Amino acid sequence: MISVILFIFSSIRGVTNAPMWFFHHNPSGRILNRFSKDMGQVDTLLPVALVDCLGFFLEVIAILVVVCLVNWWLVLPTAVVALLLHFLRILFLHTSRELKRIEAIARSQSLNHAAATVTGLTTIRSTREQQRTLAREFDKLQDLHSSSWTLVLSTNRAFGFWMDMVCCLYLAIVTFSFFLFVGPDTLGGNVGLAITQVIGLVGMCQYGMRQTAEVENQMTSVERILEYTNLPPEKPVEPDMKALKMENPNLDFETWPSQGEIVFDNVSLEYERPPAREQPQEGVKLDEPAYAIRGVSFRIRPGEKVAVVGRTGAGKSSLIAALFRLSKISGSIRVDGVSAEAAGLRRWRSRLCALPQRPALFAASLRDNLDPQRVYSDAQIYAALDEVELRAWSGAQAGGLAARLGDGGGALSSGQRQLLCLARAVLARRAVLVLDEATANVDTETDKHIQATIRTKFADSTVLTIAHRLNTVMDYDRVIVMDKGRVVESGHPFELLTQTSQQQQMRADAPPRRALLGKTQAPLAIPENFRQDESDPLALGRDRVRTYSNRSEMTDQEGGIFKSLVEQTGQETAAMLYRMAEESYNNMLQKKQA
Ligand SMILES: Nc1ncnc2c1ncn2[C@@H]1O[C@H](COP(=O)(O)OP(=O)(O)OP(=O)(O)O)[C@@H](O)[C@H]1O
Repeated sequence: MISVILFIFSSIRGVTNAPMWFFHHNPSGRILNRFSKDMGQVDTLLPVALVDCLGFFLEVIAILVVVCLVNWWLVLPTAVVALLLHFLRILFLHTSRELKRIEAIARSQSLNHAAATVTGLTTIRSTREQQRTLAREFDKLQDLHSSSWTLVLSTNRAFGFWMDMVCCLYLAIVTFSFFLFVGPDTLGGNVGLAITQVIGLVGMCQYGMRQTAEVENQMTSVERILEYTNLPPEKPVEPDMKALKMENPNLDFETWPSQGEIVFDNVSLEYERPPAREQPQEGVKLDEPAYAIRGVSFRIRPGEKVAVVGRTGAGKSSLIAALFRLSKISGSIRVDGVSAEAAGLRRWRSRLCALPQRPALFAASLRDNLDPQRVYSDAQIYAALDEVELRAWSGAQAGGLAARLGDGGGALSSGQRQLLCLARAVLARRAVLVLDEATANVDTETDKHIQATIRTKFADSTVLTIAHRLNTVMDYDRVIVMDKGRVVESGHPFELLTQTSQQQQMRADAPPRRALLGKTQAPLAIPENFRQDESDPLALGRDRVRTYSNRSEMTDQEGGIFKSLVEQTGQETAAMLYRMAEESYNNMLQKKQA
């Protein structure tokens, strides 16, 4: 019992410490299957089958000894029958294993179909496809599963039938042997005993042999769980005090990171794949590692608000994955002078705060969702809810902080879920906040509210935002533009807005050290003949927007961000945002001069 508990415990630890590639390549259903079905079999069925097998073998040995004591000649047919049974068992095992595999595949296909149908029920009903395709498809999959299950049952029956036949043959041999080989001193009682024992053998042989096959089948469950206990863990989980002292001798690790300076130095990230089961043959060329980001270097100053923008697949999320060390990286990433290797992954990740695109909420109380480690008082939690304007909503919940949320947030709207996660971040108040398109699924009003909360509540924190709506980051301190895994532009939004794509390209080609050292950026390309009209603060923005809209041949020349801004927000808003970026830029220059 203790060894089973240890076995389960070590496989759970193996999964919780597994690197991210394991979760990318193993759907949750597969992992759950091992922890439910396989564990259940090892826990309940395997011990019973093992005890049955042991009992069966002991009884068979006892019966054979009795039979052979009565008539030694029976040793020969006994050996032949044992061999026959052994071959029958091997044949059955091969067939039943394959059939069970087919049955499991057919079962998961019909389960997947049912789950997908429930998920897309609204669309299915709206297109009236219930009967025509879905029901028919389900029937087909169900038929497939029923036929494979019937084959499993039939194979069991066939195995039982042939076992019985072989045992009956043995019974006949034993019975008739006494006509031929019985001496004058053989007792009738002994003959009767031998025959009744063999009759008993016929009854239990079928069950016993099936149990031995069952033990072998269930050993595959043991093997599957063992695989999880041997998963390579992420390293290093715990801090390395010696390395910490060397990296930053004056560091107070308890309050780290207090400033929030982030430095990427020549960082490349490769999404790992599961290790190949077989060694590659000699001469076979392995696939080149696919880098999602390559050679990225920049420095984010303490308290700086930085947005990362770029096309789909440009590597924005991978930048965050590199920061949180979710996959293998080369180069170095330091936060306040400390690397993840020295800080240990557990501490590293828990000290950086992230707000992902899909809010992570659990089927637990509101309090446990906001403060899973139970370190904050009710007053602090209410204050955080107040800051994200959810105080009134939480007050209306039955039970207040003890109110239970459904799985993934239950009946909450996307905006409310995101605000709850923001409240969690406000409570933790870390020096580094990372937002991975956190407001992608919320309406513009909630987006504005979240952005405003971030600006006020995280005014002193370093904020790294992956942005898809350019209007939300126009007053950020810096925008990093990514393309094909590289940083192609970096600068204040206003600088990027006022440059042509050629100028941006020139800057992108400049050595990355410039961005790393935070040196002054390239000069602005504000039209020379332009004179600011005091009565119309949006004039400069309007002028540029109008120029862009009237000249179709400009599309290749205009800066990427400027173009996207006009396309995303329309002329009037683009002009306003242009002006906002300009103001923020001037403020920044004034601050620098001061
Ligand atoms: N788990 C993964 N395994 C392997 N490759 C991945 C994985 N996640 C992303 N990639 C690849 O890395 C590259 C960059 O993806 P990434 O998600 O960082 O882009 P992105 O800029 O965030 O895109 P989006 O705006 O669509 O979210 C893509 O080519 C993608 O196919």
